[in-house]
Amino acid sequence: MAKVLVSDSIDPVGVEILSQVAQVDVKTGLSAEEIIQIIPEYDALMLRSSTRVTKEIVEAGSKLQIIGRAGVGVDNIDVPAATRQGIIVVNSPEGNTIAAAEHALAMMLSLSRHIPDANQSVKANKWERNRFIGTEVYKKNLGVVGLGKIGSHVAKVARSLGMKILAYDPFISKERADQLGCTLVDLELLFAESDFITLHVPKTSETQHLIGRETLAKMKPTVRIINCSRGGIIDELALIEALESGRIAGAALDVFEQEPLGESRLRELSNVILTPHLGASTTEAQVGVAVDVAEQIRDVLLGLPARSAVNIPGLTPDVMEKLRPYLQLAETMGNLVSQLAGGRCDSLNVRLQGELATKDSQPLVVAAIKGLLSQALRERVNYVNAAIEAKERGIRVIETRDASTRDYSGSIHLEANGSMGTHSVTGALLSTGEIRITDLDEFPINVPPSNHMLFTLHQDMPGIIGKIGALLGSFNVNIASMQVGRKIIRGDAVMALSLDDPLPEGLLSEITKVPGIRDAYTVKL
Ligand SMILES: NC(=O)C1=CN([C@@H]2O[C@H](COP(=O)(O)OP(=O)(O)OC[C@H]3O[C@@H](n4cnc5c(N)ncnc54)[C@H](O)[C@@H]3O)[C@@H](O)[C@H]2O)C=CC1
Ligand SMILES: O=C(O)C(=O)COP(=O)(O)O
Repeated sequence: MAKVLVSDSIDPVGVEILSQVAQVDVKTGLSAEEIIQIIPEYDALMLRSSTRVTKEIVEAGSKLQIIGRAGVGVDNIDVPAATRQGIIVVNSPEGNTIAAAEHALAMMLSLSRHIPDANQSVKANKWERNRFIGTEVYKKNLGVVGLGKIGSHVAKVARSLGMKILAYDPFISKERADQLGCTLVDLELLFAESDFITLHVPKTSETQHLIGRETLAKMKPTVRIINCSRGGIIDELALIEALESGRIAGAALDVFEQEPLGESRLRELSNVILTPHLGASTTEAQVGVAVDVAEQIRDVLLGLPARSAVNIPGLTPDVMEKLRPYLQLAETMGNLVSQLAGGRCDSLNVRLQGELATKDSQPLVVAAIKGLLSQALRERVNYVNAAIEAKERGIRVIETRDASTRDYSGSIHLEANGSMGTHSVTGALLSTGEIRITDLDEFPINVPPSNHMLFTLHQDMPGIIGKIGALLGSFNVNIASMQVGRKIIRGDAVMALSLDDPLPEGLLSEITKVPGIRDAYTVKL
């Protein structure tokens, strides 16, 4: 019989479901070393946010087929390590949406009316009516950072409280924001105009310390910040300084850079409310996430696909085998075109060409969407949810098939319209299976994708390539390969460079100042 380790406390209904197919051991509070010791016995691991699934744990889990996160954020799991080892990672994308949103709203109202302190005061036999004068949220600006599932619900409810919602989410279309009654703004404006700011973004390298010394300095002195997303999105030290100096008015925190919260000056501040990561802790949400994830673990142990796998495509093994190299091609092209189009895409045209112009190649469209959304959703987007996520974000996906294109055995052409305009790419596979970008904005090129790339649209004229090379050199950026594509001599042209190093901040704007350069884009693949 299969064995499942449940390493954080979950609702008993989850254990019941797992027990249908496996021996279930609930062992909470284990150290990493203790988990490493016992994990080789287990076929599945189910957890919440307290267990940190490190690379070492994943690698020790030689029998593990699936890791189930009874919640949303998988930032406590080394997902790349699990993927490399072929372990499916699943979560419950919607099970605790309402709970987390309601907690953020409760935190906002508690903060504005001093409820925790007033409660303590009455319980200490005091009656301090003048000490606890609050602020209304009615007609105030609420800045919502991250307009996904939780952020959207917060926005909806806050609107009914009479608040005006300013939202920042580079991956949400204006139409979707309009539907929710939110004004999409850039972060600068959100920070400058908000009376309350609530964070609902995943923890990624982009969101790490999104709120820090510099950003806090741009906010109103009366602003109150609520964080029910992840610790580390706020630089805690900078926040403490801003609260101590009165630079901002207050904060309500459910999540911390280190959990459980250790020694911290946060505990001493009167303008702060703290809860111990309770966003998902409602009876309803805990039943929801436990059922959602336990069912998926049960299914995978029975050899069935998982519905919310964050890392493994939910394709049948034979389709997967046939399309595997092209899935990677479509995903890479989707990722590339989303970065050229600048996020917030409202349309994606997918043209499957040559041999790929068949019905069976439908998963390639999904793979292209997955690539397109990967900047926004990281490992949360998968083959199962990519199309739904695109629809919810107001992205129109148009598929065409053109069997007559015969330049490679099969190629994929993508065109996306986003905040930086309309851009297109074509990609194909060489007979060796290597990926080639064969066309950029209708200019023919032939370059392999690489980690750091620079593309320019420029006028074909003598000296321009040298100038770009010299400029990159002066910033110590090494060029691995370079290619120019043009249609006519001295007309418009594109340049595609693979770089060994990321482009330093500020260099892109220097490149666009070079005479003859019309536009320049950096891409990370
Ligand atoms: N305190 C708690 O107990 C809970 C915390 N959470 C946290 O809340 C987060 C959000 O959850 P959901 O709304 O369900 O996820 P979601 O994926 O539906 O929404 C996240 C949104 O953030 C946006 N986003 C990504 N990068 C961004 C960036 N750099 N700037 C602005 N927006 C960006 C995405 O486009 C997306 O719309 C989770 O990742 C998790 O970490 C979730 C549940 C409970
Ligand atoms: O679902 C999430 O992302 C959460 O943060 C909830 O965490 P928890 O399962 O309550 O430890």
